[in-house]
Amino acid sequence: MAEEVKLLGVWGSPYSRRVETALKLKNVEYEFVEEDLQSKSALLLKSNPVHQKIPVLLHNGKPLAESQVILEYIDETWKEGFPILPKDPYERAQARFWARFIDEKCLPATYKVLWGCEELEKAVEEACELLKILENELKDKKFFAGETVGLVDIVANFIGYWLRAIQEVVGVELLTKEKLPKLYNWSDEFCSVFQESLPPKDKLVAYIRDRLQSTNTTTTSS
Ligand SMILES: N[C@@H](CCC(=O)N[C@@H](CS)C(=O)NCC(=O)O)C(=O)O
Repeated sequence: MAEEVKLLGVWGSPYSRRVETALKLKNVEYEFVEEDLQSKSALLLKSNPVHQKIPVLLHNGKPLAESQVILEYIDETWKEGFPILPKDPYERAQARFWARFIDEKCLPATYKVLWGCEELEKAVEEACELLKILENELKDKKFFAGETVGLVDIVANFIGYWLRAIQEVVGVELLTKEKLPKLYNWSDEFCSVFQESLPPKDKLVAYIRDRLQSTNTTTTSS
């Protein structure tokens, strides 16, 4: 019986792009279903009743939620394909540690800077400090996983692609060659490897401009 792999996602979401990247690395064919987050589908609500968020992966009808959980599931299910997590248990635990560090620390600090906050200077400093810690983990490697990409590289996709596009639009400087040279170079490598599974830059920039404009309009009219 042919496998059915369906992804509920949003084109501009780094979280659903993580899942697409992993499926592509494993050469798994899938159907992408674009969700409207303003009017979530019954399938999304039924498949992820706890968080009601994308991405949701449906494998032969069975739903999975939370991008990092999905990435591990993909790695374990399509074992023969490109390895996403290291084989060695210690290295695997380390990869999970850094992936969690990105979601729990780096992204909230970065979002705070990009989507506006009162003490911007302090927020930029805090986000840079966290990104510096992440940068140190790169050591002299090309990717977080070594010569090829792995879990941490996929999870860091927002930092590798979205961050540079958004900071330009918003007019703040977080990830620059001067401040974080290794992370900046990594983001170049990241973009060249993952080009196919990243949203088009023009479309992304237009979307961010719209989003900023509507946030500003809501703030000034309230
Ligand atoms: N921790 C989740 C985060 C997913 C997430 O934040 N998804 C957003 C879109 S980028 C969402 O579905 N938001 C809808 C909502 O919050 O109602 C993951 O890693 O999958």
